[in-house]
Amino acid sequence: MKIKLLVIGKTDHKSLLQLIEEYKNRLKHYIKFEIETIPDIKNVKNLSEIQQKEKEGTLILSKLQNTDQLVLLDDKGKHYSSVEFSEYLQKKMNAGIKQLVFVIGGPYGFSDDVYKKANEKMSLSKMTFSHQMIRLFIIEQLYRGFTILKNEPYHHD
Ligand SMILES: C[S@@+](CC[C@H](N)C(=O)[O-])C[C@H]1O[C@@H](n2cnc3c(N)ncnc32)[C@H](O)[C@@H]1O
Repeated sequence: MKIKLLVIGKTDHKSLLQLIEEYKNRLKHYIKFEIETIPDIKNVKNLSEIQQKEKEGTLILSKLQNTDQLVLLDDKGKHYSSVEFSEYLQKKMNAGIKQLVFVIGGPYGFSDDVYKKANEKMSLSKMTFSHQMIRLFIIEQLYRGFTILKNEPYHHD
C-alpha cells in the first residue's frame, strides 16, 4: 500500500517545513509515502467561500485515481486513539488497498462534491487546526501508527 497526503498550498513556515520533512523521512522507512501539493487558487479575494471550496474541490478530485481510498481530514470526522489508528492502518494494508489518500481541506474546508466522493472522514481532535499545522500532525500520527505496529518504543500509553 502507498499513502499520499494531498494538501492545498505550499507549507509557508520554515520551521513547520523542517518538522514535516523530518517526520516524512522517518515514515518512509515503513511505507511508500508522498505529499502532493495543489497550488493555491489565484485571485481568491474575488471568490466567495463556496466558490473557493468548489475550485479547490475540482482540483482535489482531479488528482484521484479510481482505486484510491479517500479519507478526508475533518474536525467533524471519526476519532481514533493512536493505537486504534495503527489498527486502522493494518486493516487497510490487509484489505489490499493500493493507495490511501488523506486530504487536508483549504481554509474553509471541503466542497460538497469532495464530501460525496470521500470514503470516510477522520478527525484528529474536536478542535480546528490550520490547514498548515494539520500536515505535521497527520504525518506524525502515521509515523506513530507504524512504530506501534512494529512494537517500537516511540509510543507510550
Ligand atoms: C482551517 S480548517 C477548515 C475549517 C473549516 N471551517 C471546516 O469546516 O472544515 C482547514 C483544514 O484543516 C483540516 N483540519 C483542521 N482541524 C482538523 C481536525 N481537528 N481534524 C482533522 N482535520 C482538521 C481539515 O482538512 C480542514 O479542511
